[in-house]
Amino acid sequence: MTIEKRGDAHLITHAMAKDTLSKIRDEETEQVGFRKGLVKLGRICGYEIIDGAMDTEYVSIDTPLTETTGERVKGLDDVVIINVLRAATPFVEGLLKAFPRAKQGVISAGRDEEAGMNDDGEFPITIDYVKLPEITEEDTVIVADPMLATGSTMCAVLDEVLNEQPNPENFFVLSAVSAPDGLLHVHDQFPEADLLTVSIDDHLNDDGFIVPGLGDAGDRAFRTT
Ligand SMILES: O=P(O)(O)OC[C@H]1O[C@H](OP(=O)(O)OP(=O)(O)O)[C@H](O)[C@@H]1O
Ligand SMILES: O=c1cc[nH]c(=O)[nH]1
Ligand SMILES: [Mg+2]
Repeated sequence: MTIEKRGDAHLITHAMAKDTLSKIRDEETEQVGFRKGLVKLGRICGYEIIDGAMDTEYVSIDTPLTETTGERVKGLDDVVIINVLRAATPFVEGLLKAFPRAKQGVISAGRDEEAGMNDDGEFPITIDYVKLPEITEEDTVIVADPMLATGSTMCAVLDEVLNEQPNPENFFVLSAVSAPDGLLHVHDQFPEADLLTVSIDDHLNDDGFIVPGLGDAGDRAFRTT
């Protein structure tokens, strides 16, 4: 397993996750390469979640030649993936390669970057659209957003996700790049969430961007400015 505890979070340290993240950090990686990198990263993270958090069971199989015993992952039908629009869309596409039968939720959330960060290091968040499946206690829930900066977006999203729904068995907040302040913020407000990330970067700049980071993930994936 290539998941390591780091403070209040867990790091996904798979070599291909690091390789892929390094590719998309590079400002020379253009839109298509950037989007493909997020898809690949989502797939790797999905397999790491399966390896680290899900059980397997022995099953009897008839191959074309003989009967044998195989091993299958349990609970793949009890997975919920929440896509935080918009930057999470390619990341979720990758997660769905690991969890093709997941129930899916969508939440559109955006930071008000004109308003800027307040003195507590938070952004005002606008939530425009919420469509969530029912969550049960047996579910493995993955709330995916490649960037966790101040954590303001994630806290607003988790308020929606957990609103009157039971706490699921496994509850992951999955990001590609996180800032230390954002992880602290989400952990303080939602200690029940397991914070999974590929990198904990250095700091946030005055505009609330992660440094070294990878820039604006939504703009790079969708070719907007
Ligand atoms: O932790 P925070 O400080 O809240 O920042 C992280 C959020 O910022 C980005 O979204 P953005 O608001 O740029 O929307 P977009 O995905 O549509 O670009 C990113 O995808 C996160 O959702
Ligand atoms: O560095 C950051 C911070 C928020 N959103 C991004 O896309 N990048
Ligand atoms: Mg953006």
